Amino acid sequence: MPHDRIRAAIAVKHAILADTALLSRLEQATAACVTTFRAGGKALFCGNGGSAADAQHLAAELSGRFYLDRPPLFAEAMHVNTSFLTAVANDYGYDHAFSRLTTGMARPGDVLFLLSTSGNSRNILAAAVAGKKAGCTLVAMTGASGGELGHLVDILINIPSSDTPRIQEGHMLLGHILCEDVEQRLFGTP
Ligand SMILES: O=C(CO)[C@@H](O)[C@H](O)[C@H](O)[C@H](O)COP(=O)(O)O
Ligand SMILES: [Zn+2]
Repeated sequence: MPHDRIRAAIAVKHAILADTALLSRLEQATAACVTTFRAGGKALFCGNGGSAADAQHLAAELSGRFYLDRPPLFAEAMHVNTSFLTAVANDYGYDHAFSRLTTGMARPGDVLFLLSTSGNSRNILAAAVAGKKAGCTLVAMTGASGGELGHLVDILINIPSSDTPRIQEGHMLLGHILCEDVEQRLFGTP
């Protein structure tokens, strides 16, 4: 029966709601995106597996639309070019897949979102290092511990759980809130 998983998911959402420090860091990430887009910058997203899907989903909320009929924003998920991904993984190793594209694409002031439930995936850690070198604001979306990634980033959105699917669900909840708030601040009626 699914009840235990549903109760666990609800418990994580309650813990997020009670975590005012976490919600204030989410607010900081939203503000960073608004500043970046106003300055003509972009938001880049990377993650592996389910987090790649989440990265792509959130980038599309910004580049396409969320609620409002408004101009597009420059946002992209970094795994979507499979020719790039397979060539770099084959020639240099998968650990380099996101860092190489970060070095190629990221400019000072861009926001780099790093999605990793463990916070320890090596290609995500390498992307963080490359993003810092490029002058990006680094936002990590992780599980409770933050992993190694938690020590490398400017803003840590760590979902209060150690269970991968529940963490990913938390990332999508807070990611959707961020996209809605960014859109409202940039294009909503004052
Ligand atoms: O979606 C899931 C599990 O819910 C998996 O595809 C999961 O994302 C993959 O195992 C990832 O490789 C895990 O990496 P990370 O979240 O620890 O960085
Ligand atoms: Zn998943």
